[in-house]
Amino acid sequence: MAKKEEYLPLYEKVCLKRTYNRVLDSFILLLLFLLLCYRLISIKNTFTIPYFLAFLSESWFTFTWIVILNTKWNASATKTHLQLLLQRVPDLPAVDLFVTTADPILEPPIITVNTVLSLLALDYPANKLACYVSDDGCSPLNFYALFEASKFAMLWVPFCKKYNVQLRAPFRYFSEPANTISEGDSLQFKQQWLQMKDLYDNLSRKIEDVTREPILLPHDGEFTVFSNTHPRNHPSIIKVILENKESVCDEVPHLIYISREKRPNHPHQYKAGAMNVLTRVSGLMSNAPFMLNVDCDMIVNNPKIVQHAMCILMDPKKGKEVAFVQCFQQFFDGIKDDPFGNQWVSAFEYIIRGMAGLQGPFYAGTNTFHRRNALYGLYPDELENERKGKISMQQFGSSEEFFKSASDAVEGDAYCSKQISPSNFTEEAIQIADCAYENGTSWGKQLGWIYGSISEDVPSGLNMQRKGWRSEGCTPDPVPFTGCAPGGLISTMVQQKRWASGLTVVFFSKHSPVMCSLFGKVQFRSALSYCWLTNWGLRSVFEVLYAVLPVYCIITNTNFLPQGLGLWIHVSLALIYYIHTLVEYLAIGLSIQHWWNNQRMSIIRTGTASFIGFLSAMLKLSGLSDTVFEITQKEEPTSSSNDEVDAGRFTFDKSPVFVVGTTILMLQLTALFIKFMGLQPPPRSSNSGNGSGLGELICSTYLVLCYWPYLKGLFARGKYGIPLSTIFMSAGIVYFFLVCVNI
Ligand SMILES: O=c1ccn([C@@H]2O[C@H](COP(=O)(O)OP(=O)(O)O[C@H]3O[C@H](CO)[C@@H](O)[C@H](O)[C@H]3O)[C@@H](O)[C@H]2O)c(=O)[nH]1
Ligand SMILES: [Mn+2]
Repeated sequence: MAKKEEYLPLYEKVCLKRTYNRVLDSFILLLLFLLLCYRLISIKNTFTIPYFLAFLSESWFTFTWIVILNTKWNASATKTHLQLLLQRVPDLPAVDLFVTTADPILEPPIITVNTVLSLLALDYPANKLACYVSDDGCSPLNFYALFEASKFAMLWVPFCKKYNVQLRAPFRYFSEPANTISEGDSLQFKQQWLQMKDLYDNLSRKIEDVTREPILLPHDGEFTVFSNTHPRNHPSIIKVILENKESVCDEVPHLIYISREKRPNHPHQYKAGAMNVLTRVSGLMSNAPFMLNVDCDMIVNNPKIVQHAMCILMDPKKGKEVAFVQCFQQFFDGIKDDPFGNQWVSAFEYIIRGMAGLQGPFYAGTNTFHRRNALYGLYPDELENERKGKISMQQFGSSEEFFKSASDAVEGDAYCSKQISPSNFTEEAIQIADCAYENGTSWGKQLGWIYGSISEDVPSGLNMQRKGWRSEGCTPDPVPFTGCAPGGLISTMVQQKRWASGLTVVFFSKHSPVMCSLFGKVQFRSALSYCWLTNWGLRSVFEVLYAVLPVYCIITNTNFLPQGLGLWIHVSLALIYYIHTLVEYLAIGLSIQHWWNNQRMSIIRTGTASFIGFLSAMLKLSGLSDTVFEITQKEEPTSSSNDEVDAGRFTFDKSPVFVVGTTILMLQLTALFIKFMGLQPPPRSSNSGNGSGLGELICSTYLVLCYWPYLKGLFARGKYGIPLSTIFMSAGIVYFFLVCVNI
């Protein structure tokens, strides 16, 4: 009996069976094949360039559909057994917590502070946690905010634990009506609640004051190091703000502020660079075998999340193959019905859950628990044996102290919770946070976070899976983390452009899923599922092509869609696809409006942000220019953008992404105008049939429908209007197109 109990798993994976969807999925695939066959058969009689380009795009769409089916059909969920963890692992392992922030304007310090407070208050022994905040902005504002927050934490953490508070980020806790005091509460609770509220208001007021008037910041004591610093030119600054000296489990964890050295001529590798510094400094100071990494706006929503993740990572059997545990990105401030398509609810439900059923979800950059040894380049089978002598100083850099900690970690010694004092290592930590430290080492190449793409997360995850590691999704209830979704269209486009550009670079790099599958241990189906992600930019080329084809055909009175009976394949394909996706949305509780918004945004996003991202990736790959990590703006928690009537309305600026969208719209309008005014030339008496037909007309009209918010933007003024310069530029491109077509 006792023996049997030994093998009780700490977590299970449940397959989600969705038979109904599979039938429609396959039917769509069948129609796509039918379409391609039809094209192949009829291409002899009707070969034209548009026909061929359409065939090319449709082949791509078919491939994408195969990628999606391959992924979706393996949807799974993980179920963790918390009670078993506590029975089985009495001495829970230590976990280092990483937070990254980079710009105190785009990422208001009060948000970072709330994220940090929610981490410090995690339901986990405090002496096993150490929280490291990386500030790439080198901002005394952030340091001040954290310094003040640490005082508040001394009372907030015990309060949360005593009353078992679920939302441990104070701004979320105090803004929920359910968390106000009521008649039935004990006197003591009421008093403490009021005290906490008062202290938090005080804290946020202080932070607000210095944000408004930085001159109010102290300049002496701990703050002197910030004098004469520039965000892009300063030495390393490392400050231990809180230290749990006695290593008491109900106290508050260590809190350490890090701003790595930056020099103008030294590439700092954006977030990937920051993560590698965090890995080294934490290795030196606390050397936990696992680390949790969150963006500055991803607050903890489920205080037991570390325990849930440990169920997976500490599982005696399957856990040993898991390099990282990924929690989905969900948002606390999402606008109703997702007007900008940046909440990804359906993608998580179908695609990422599907990846979880294969070799595991991709590393999404935030809400992830990592195994330190996997980041240090170990293979899963080296975890148990043969790990001595696996690492060399040449790879890890010249710090002996750090190398010793890495050797300890690799040999599994980091597991014992030794009494640690981070402040003993500050001097050494400053050295290993210098920008020259990585010269000649393997950091960013084989070790840690991988450099070279502004979507550093995907190649870093693939670099581990390439060695045979798995990853797991973790989906407990309540949701583990919630963050800020980009507030409007402009920040969504910035984010999307970055992803498309970064992912395209990954696709063509040696960390592409194809390479990792051919030369590594990424399983074939898993590599195929990664294509959904890494082809994000490439996909836009075919979609833009498909958006321009109807215009070209209407203007020249030719066609790229079959006429007569052949068109029915396209029509039924479109109809069934839309009904099918609608049913999928309804099945997970989303509204029709949400579905339409996402369909529309997927057309707009791919045709604009992804396309520009793809172009910038091409420039980078050809060595003509480099790509820059543009940070997504995070809204202040106090601004209730969600309640605004116009929260979902499209706003525009002079960015090139809006030129592409406006051009696509104006092209459709021109085509429709030519069609309805009867300005088309007579159909050429070649083999291209009878000129443009119903198919082209439907396509153009549908695109105008998708770009409707842009159409409104053409006539609006201010932030809701498309800038005149953008309109002129688009008009110029349209004119150029017309001239070219008519030659
Ligand atoms: O030079 C930099 C640039 C960014 N960051 C941090 O990186 C995080 C992500 O930046 P954000 O602008 O919020 O990007 P998002 O598009 O919202 O983030 C997603 O996409 C990124 C990759 O493109 C991933 O790194 C993120 O984890 C993932 O949440 C933030 O905490 C930033 O502070 C740095 O630390 N240093
Ligand atoms: Mn973000």
